[in-house]
Amino acid sequence: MTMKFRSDLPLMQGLPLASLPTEEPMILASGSPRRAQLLSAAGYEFSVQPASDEAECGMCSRETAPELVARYAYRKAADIATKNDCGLVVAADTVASCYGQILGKPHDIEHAEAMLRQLSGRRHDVFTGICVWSIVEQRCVVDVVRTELQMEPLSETMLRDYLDSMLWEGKAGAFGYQDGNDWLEILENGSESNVVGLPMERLADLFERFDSIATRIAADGGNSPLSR
Ligand SMILES: Cc1cn([C@H]2C[C@H](O)[C@@H](COP(=O)(O)OP(=O)(O)OP(=O)(O)O)O2)c(=O)[nH]c1=O
Repeated sequence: MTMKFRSDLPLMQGLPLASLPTEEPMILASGSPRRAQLLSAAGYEFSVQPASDEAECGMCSRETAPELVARYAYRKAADIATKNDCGLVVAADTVASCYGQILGKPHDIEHAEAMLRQLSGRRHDVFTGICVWSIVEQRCVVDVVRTELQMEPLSETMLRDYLDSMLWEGKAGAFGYQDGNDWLEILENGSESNVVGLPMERLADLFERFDSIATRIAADGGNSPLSR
């Protein structure tokens, strides 16, 4: 199986580009190559500073998928904000969710197999939390985008081929929508970029409305304020 996430993929075409809401240079607080590719394809200029692993910790049993991704996106942005004097920080977190169960990145191939068997033939959601944080203004906005998908029933051959390809590594729900499989369908005009890790339409919208919707960051840093 070949890696098909290239800049000429349809999902990388025609991505919206908005003006930055502050004069600060954009910092992508993520080590995800997908997020960097999406921002580059849209035409943004930015530097990359992945947040530390500790930003993604402390899973609360009563937390829903949208609450979790909002909190993690906020924590990733906060981590980078504390390490810089200036910058418009963009951070995100993505999970899949199936019948209330949250599926993050698989730990190993057995974990990936269990996730794919759970998703096989089912409707499920991908949620991405996004945080835009101005270090100079000490204001931020947090939002969550949901995209519904349908996975066709996977045969044993399809499952084994995909597991052997290792393309599931580092991807929430153990699948990559961008990997060129035809067994995943996005429903209701959902956002492809959201599934791949950064909802570009919503990011542009948040940039455009940042001035009116961004909230002041609490002195103690607070925790996951969903801005709308
Ligand atoms: C559902 C899905 C997720 N993904 C990816 C997007 C994210 O990179 C990853 C989810 O993990 P995240 O924890 O959101 O991000 P990350 O660990 O890759 O990077 P960082 O924490 O530094 O920001 O899954 C795909 O590439 N394709 C898909 O179809």
